[in-house]
Amino acid sequence: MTVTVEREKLVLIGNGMAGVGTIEQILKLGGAYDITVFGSEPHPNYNRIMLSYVLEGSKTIEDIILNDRQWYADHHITLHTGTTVIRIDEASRQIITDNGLSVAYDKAIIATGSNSFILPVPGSDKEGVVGFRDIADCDAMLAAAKQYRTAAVIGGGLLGLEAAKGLVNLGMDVTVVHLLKDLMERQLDHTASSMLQAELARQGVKFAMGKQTVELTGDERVNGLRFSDGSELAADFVVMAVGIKPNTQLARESGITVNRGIVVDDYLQTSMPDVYSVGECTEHRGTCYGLVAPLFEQGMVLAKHLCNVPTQPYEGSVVATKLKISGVDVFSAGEFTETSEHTVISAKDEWKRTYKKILLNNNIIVGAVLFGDVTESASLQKLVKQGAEMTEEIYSEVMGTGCCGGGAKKSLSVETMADEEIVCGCNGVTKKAIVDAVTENGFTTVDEIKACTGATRSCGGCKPVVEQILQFVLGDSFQQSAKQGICSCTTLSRDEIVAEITSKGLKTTKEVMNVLDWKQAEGCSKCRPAVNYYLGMIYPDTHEDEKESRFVNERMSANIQKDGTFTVVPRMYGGVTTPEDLKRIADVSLKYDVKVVKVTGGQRLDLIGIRKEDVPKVWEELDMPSGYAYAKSLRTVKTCVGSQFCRFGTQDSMGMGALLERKYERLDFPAKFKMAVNGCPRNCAESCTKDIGIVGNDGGWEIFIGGNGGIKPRIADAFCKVKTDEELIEVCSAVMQYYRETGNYLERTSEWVERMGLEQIQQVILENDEQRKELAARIDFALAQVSDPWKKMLDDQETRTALFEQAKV
Ligand SMILES: Cc1cc2nc3c(=O)[nH]c(=O)nc-3n(C[C@H](O)[C@H](O)[C@H](O)COP(=O)(O)OP(=O)(O)OC[C@H]3O[C@@H](n4cnc5c(N)ncnc54)[C@H](O)[C@@H]3O)c2cc1C
Ligand SMILES: NC(=O)c1ccc[n+]([C@@H]2O[C@H](COP(=O)([O-])OP(=O)(O)OC[C@H]3O[C@@H](n4cnc5c(N)ncnc54)[C@H](O)[C@@H]3O)[C@@H](O)[C@H]2O)c1
Ligand code: SF4
Ligand code: FES
Repeated sequence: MTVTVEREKLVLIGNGMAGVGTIEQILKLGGAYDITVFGSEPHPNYNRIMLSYVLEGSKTIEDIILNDRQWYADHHITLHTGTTVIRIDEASRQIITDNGLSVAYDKAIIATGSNSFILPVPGSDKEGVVGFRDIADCDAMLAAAKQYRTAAVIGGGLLGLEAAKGLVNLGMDVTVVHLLKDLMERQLDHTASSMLQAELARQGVKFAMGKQTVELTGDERVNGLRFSDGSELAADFVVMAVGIKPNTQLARESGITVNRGIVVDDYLQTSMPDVYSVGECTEHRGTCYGLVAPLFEQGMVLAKHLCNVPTQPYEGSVVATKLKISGVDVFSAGEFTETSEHTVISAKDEWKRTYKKILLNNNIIVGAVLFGDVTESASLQKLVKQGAEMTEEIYSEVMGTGCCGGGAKKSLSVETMADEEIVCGCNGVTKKAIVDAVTENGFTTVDEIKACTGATRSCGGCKPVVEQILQFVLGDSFQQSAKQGICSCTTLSRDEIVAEITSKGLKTTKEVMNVLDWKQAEGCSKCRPAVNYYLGMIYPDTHEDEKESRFVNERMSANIQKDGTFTVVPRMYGGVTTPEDLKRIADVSLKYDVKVVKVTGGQRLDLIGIRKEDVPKVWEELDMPSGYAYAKSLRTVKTCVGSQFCRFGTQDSMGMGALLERKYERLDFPAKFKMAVNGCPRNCAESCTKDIGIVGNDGGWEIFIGGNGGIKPRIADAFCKVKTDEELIEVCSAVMQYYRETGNYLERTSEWVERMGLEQIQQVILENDEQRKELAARIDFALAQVSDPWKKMLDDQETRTALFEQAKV
């Protein structure tokens, strides 16, 4: 005898993150339902959050699909995409759709989300005006960026700023039009807002602040905006990001109680029996949420309720936000505007461009704002959510004042987290689920945890905590399973980083670290200068050098000595000077009490022992180019006397040395770079220990590469012989650029030649004329962008004062 058990019919209306998240929970709990899902969009469930990354170019639509059609089939779920439900008929218990379907339900969930709020101003229905809500909007933005130049994004909230940065990345000229004086005024205080605006401006976003749009101008297509103060802004594409409106039409038309959203009780029950609501369309205790974490919390309660699993009621959520713009770290949780009731803890670092503020009410942590460094975001979010009391221990942890870290860390560490504590707010994943994935399934990487539990698959904000849990459970084997990267902040190699920067169009170190999932948001002293170098090498014309990422000598364009004084080394091209220059050096040395004037191994003069505050004045009065003695770039070109005076000389080594030094000075290399030019094979200027050594020979030149006289001496390899000065310069250019493009940061040519192999370098440069010329052209382009740092510094009173008259280094 066959017994068929009639399963209850559950219908989900709205195929978005909140609704499908609830279904996933029901499946996990073993809920016995026949499930049908209706969605207006033609796609299966996708990660709406990630649309910002699709626009930014770091993800594709395929990457953001959360549940493909096979998933629905595998779970026996009937899916109707491109189908809008128009009514729930309570009397007949039928769900009615716009294409004439009528499906019976025992239980129904409304998860219809929100719609973009479109400003009701004349012209808002013109062609070229979109919201930013779904894949269709995202496609429209990607298409517009190919065809049009100028865009306006109305609204300086989370969505508007993410849209604006995405459009800038697509090459558009973008202005954010914001109603108020502060961006993200719903999440940030004035200080964080202004730091955010400055950072985004640095990244190419323009702003029109305090502007109320009263009309969108143009004929059929929009061509601009008119503001209430009479001013106008040209724009051939407009994105409205001024907030969202809960999508309540279906509920309203079905007779369900609706306020701003669909009103529910603490078990997500609407006013209609057996009809529930989760997600952005829902209003719970007067609040409609617009972030995923609360929606998943609602979904968890509803899933348990529908599966008859005992559950606490849903009592509302504490929200935290993180702006998803590569290289712009902003976090906000709970309260952020101080009143007389708050105790405020804050720290602002203008040099590092970071800001941290924590608000206490009766010593309870009620809110936090972070800018620039969001390392503590997960801890602070947890503390705000728990309503934790501030203690010395927590203070030293979150404000980074603990002397030895260990003790303070414990209070917030994953060790002390309860099993049921949610680690990934976006996907409702608990600590226990992650620990089980490691201990029961043997998973060891974040990617495996993501595939198994869903943690980290949405905003990614929980990744550091997931990693901490992996580390906690796996101990040393976590480290072992991790691939070695350029430093402990990443598992990516130099080549992988350079490839990612190029393919994803990443522009700043922060952006690189953010998009490439650095373990430490701020990086470390190893990777920051390296990434800054790679960015400058890849984008010689547009990369804005990040001084803060450089080592101290490079930051200050001066060499600090062990007694705190500085040295000044002016250029002497090819080791040649003049009586006039020598006289000026002598005068300045006397005036500023220079302790020692040293003739260096690179044939120039080193003025040692200059007081910090005198350094700019010394440069000003010397009026000579900087010798870059502090930089990873061309230091000196040592020369012998050569054919101008030496009776053995066959080539003008002094002339060629000076020419080469002038040509290649100031450009960044992976490491310092030294050259020598000799007039004949007697080699008085010691070419064999230089990165490039040149020897006059047989009426032409012989070139040697990869020599080093330092800690690990290496005799340079004979590279090739050339006949003319032009050929010499072309080969030198190509070698240098090839080294710049393939060298690891801090790798001298002696190591580079060993690693790459001499033959490989010869093959690239000598056997392929076109390739050699292209390399030479690329270094010429890069050289055209450089300028003397001291010339700039002397004209920039603010930097000069900050670096030499006030700042600690
Ligand atoms: C670009 C962007 C970036 C974001 N970034 C973040 C972030 O970083 N962090 C964060 O927490 N949140 C973020 N959000 C917000 C987050 O995506 C939403 O809170 C979440 O997706 C809402 O889920 P939902 O299921 O309630 O609604 P939705 O995702 O809107 O899903 C509702 C679905 O129901 C469908 N539907 C509507 N009416 C009907 C009907 N009558 N019949 C059938 N189907 C219907 C809709 O077409 C839609 O597909 C972002 C939003 C956007 C647009
Ligand atoms: N990273 C994230 O967490 C993230 C990213 C994108 C979107 N979202 C969510 O998506 C939803 C929509 O985002 P949003 O930024 O549109 O909503 P929002 O309500 O957070 O911000 C809208 C902004 O537009 C401004 N504004 C309102 N009227 C305006 C006008 N006439 N002219 C100029 N500015 C005006 C407001 O002052 C406000 O700052 C929100 O729920 C948000 O939380 C979150
Ligand atoms: S290398 Fe030759 S040309 Fe140069 S100084 Fe020595 S002997 Fe003279
Ligand atoms: S908290 Fe957003 S993905 Fe985990």
